[in-house]
Amino acid sequence: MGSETLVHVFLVSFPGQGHVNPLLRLGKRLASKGLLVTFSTPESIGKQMRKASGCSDEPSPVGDGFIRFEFFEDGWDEDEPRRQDLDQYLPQLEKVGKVVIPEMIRKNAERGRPVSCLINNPFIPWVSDVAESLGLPSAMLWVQSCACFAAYYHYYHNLVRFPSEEAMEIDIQLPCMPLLKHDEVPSFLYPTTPYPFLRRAIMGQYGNLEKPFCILMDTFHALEAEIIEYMSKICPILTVGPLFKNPRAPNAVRGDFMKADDCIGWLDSKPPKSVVYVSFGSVVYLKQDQWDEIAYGLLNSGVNFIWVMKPPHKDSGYTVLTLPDGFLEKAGDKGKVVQWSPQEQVLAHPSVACFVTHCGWNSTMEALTSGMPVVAFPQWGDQVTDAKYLVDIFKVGVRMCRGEAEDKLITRDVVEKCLLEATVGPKAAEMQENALKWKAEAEGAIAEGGSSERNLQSFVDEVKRRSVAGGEALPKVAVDLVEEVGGIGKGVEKSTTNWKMEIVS
Ligand SMILES: O=c1ccn([C@@H]2O[C@H](COP(=O)(O)OP(=O)(O)O)[C@@H](O)[C@H]2O)c(=O)[nH]1
Ligand SMILES: O=C(O)c1ccc(O[C@@H]2O[C@H](CO)[C@@H](O)[C@H](O)[C@H]2O)cc1
Repeated sequence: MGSETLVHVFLVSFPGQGHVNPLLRLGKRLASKGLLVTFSTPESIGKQMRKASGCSDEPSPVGDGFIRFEFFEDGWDEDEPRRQDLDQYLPQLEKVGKVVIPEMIRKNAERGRPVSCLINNPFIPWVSDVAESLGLPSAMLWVQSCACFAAYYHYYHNLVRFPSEEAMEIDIQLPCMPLLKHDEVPSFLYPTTPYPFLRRAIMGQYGNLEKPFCILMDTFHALEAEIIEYMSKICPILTVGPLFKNPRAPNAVRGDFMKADDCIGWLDSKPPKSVVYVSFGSVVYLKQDQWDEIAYGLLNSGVNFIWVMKPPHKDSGYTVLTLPDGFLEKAGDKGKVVQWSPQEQVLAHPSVACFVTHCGWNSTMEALTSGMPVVAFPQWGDQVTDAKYLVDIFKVGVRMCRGEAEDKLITRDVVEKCLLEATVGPKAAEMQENALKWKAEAEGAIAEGGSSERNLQSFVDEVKRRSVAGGEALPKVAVDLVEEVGGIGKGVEKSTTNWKMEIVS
């Protein structure tokens, strides 16, 4: 079957690795179910994705469908340094995106690929406006935990007291969630956050939450059951995670911005569960003194390690980190330092014992789904909340720090102690057992008949239904949610995540 005849879904991503990955994974899952998927993000990132991952505008087959890439110019010169300043870049993306995305959608229709649904991730909430202005159905992929979604929701609607300048160190009790200490709330909500533009972007999405007919989430029911059920009574949520596993089509389409260094051969040479994997994701940069302490902690613990040391963007303002003198010689064959790793493969490798992570949600989901214990080293945003859950709720981790706001140097002794706690001894064995339990739950969620798989299928069915009903020319319709069993119920009163969506006139 040619890709022209398939229902076409258009994905628009914020240009960050932690946002591209889950949206692209969703795209592959949708394609594998027989849709044509176009993935779009600014050309500045598209250029890197083409080079590192071979992304192309030609449709690649994925399962029963296809995926293709179409990047857009953001209106700035190739070398514009202001792209590294989101305070300036987010408004620019919105200004340009609101013009170029409709144009791309029009051209696709002219070429026989009319778009039936737009999907975006947070930080670019204006995509919901674009969809509305075109009369197109849209969905939003929330790329963090449901717990963080709930925290932002309660903040936006002023339903609970959050830390403020007057009372910074208060505990926060959200419904169906554990008590959060002030520094376990997503840190963009602190009055003192150095990233107020990211709080604004996320709040923009909450201001637009009525527009998408569905909020897809990269989490799974068993992982966050209570809060998912609670928030599903308020918002049309469908949990579809873990997205990074695609049992139907484990295809090679990837969206890395940098080519991964090969470290699998090196891992193959190491004994089972003997290597610590250290990575702080794509945007967190630690200070040089902290880097040095981690370096000595790794050496002193005597563990084998792979350490990701990604180079900062030249306009980011971060200085290039260095390793202590003689570090690589002292580590010898016990250590490997890379610029970018094939993280999914590393986490699945039998030689890896634990993951020292900044607790970004993608890394969190990848660790849990791989049955990998963690050492939590969160810095900001959702990371501090994810760390709380990894350590105290999911019980797969030890905590090495509480976040950037604490401004505390974690010394080499603490690093060494945490590494040993997570790799040898009774605590390590217990965390490993718990991690394997989450791995099994995650696999169950995406297996045939699992909660995430059923939710994804009902989303695909709904997109197809809407496409038959008129696709891009669809008139404004009222949307209701109907529980799969039990007849029609108005509103979102049901506490199940197993929704079937239906258009009501
Ligand atoms: O060396 C690396 C470091 C990270 N990642 C991937 O980059 C993403 C990072 O997302 P996350 O939410 O963990 O953190 P962010 O980079 O957004 O802070 C994850 O999918 C990782 O698998 C990778 O492939 N190789
Ligand atoms: O490129 C940036 O400036 C950028 C990229 C990613 C950012 O947030 C990360 O997003 C993940 C998904 O929401 C999240 O889990 C992770 O903790 C964040 O680092 C922010 C800025």
